[in-house]
Amino acid sequence: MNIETIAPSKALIDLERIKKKRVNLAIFGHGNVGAKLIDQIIEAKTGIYSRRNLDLNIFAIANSKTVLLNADGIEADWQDTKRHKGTDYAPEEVIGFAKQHNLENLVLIDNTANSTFVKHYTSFVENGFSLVSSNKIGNTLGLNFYNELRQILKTNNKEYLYETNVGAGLPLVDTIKLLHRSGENITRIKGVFSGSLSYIFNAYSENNEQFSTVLREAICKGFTEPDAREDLCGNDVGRKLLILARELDLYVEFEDIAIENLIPKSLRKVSKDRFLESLADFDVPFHIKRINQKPDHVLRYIGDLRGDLSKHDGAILEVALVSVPKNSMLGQLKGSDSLFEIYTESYGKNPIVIQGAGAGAAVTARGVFGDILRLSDKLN
Ligand SMILES: NC(=O)C1=CN([C@@H]2O[C@H](COP(=O)(O)OP(=O)(O)OC[C@H]3O[C@@H](n4cnc5c(N)ncnc54)[C@H](OP(=O)(O)O)[C@@H]3O)[C@@H](O)[C@H]2O)C=CC1
Ligand SMILES: N[C@@H](CC=O)C(=O)O
Repeated sequence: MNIETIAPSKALIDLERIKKKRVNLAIFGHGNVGAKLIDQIIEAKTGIYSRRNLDLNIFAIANSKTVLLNADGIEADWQDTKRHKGTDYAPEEVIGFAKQHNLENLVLIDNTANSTFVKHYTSFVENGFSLVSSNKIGNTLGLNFYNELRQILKTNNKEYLYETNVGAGLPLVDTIKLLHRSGENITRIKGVFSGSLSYIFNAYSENNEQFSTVLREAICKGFTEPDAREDLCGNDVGRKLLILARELDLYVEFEDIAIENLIPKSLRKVSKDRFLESLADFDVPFHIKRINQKPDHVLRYIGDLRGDLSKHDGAILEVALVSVPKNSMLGQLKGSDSLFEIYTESYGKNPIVIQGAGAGAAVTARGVFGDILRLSDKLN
């Protein structure tokens, strides 16, 4: 474009735009976290545009059924527009659309909990996308997939950020990465890794309610996984432990984790609907666990990564329900707070402690937003 040949005011506007960096975002999943993220980005967009010279352009929003595409940017009325103008969805179409419109600085944001979708990561990366995900599955499949994805990212000079995979909006992954990369010897990571199970056991210990009542509350508040059985069977905490272990270059697979499953045996193989209708089946077994504790003790569901963490195959990963004194650090947790104790050689017996909301759509979306901004800083 020859700026001298167009009217001065238009030239000024175009020069303004040229100075900005446009980052094109494709958001997959608009449930609790995804919808909140889209709204947060749209709300903050104008401020970020003027303060940071950054133009965050959402060009695709998809759920499992339809996708809304607009190269010039999707706006605040996205829910209605998608309902009316959304088209049938397949991940390849988003890649094709980005190519057709010559979109650069592409970022895929995965706010699904889907295991099939993560298999598309590699083709997105090969087609110019960097990755941000709240979905943990991409980091917890087999080590082959984990290593292959990292190799493809490296070859294509792309990044993958996933701070919200552990501790939602809390700065866990980054802290562990930095400590490890700087040569600090991490010797143990222990704590309450699950925001939903923290909420459940905090409420269950404080109030004289049925287990099924607090479980239902945790589901309604959006603290659990889309399928709450993933939290209750321990898989979600297991995944978080695995993600941190792999950050420490430990060669561990999901099957290496010893997990205490909290779901009564009779409900482990039933359908999701049947499960949700039968939450009262948790009440008696958990009542027995609650009354069988020592005085002034409370239940907590913890993750523990320990062993000889200096050896690639030296780690022990464990997820278990424990009873702890009410006045201990774990015993004093409130709400949906997670708590992570990071033991290292330099910090000795006094661990680094990171504590705060470990689940919830707003804090998680804010964490994903942080990853998008961090990634945007690295793009041209
Ligand atoms: N809730 C929390 O506190 C935290 C959540 N996370 C992670 O965030 C992710 C999202 O959680 P949440 O928002 O609660 O889940 P929801 O169930 O509310 O939303 C999931 C979204 O993903 C969509 N989806 C499913 N499969 C696909 C697919 N193949 N392609 C595109 N979209 C798809 C769903 O669409 P449809 O409706 O059509 O099925 C839905 O829009 C999870 O991976 C979770 O582990 C991480 C940290 C904290
Ligand atoms: N279901 C998870 C949500 C965050 O990862 C939890 O309860 O912690």
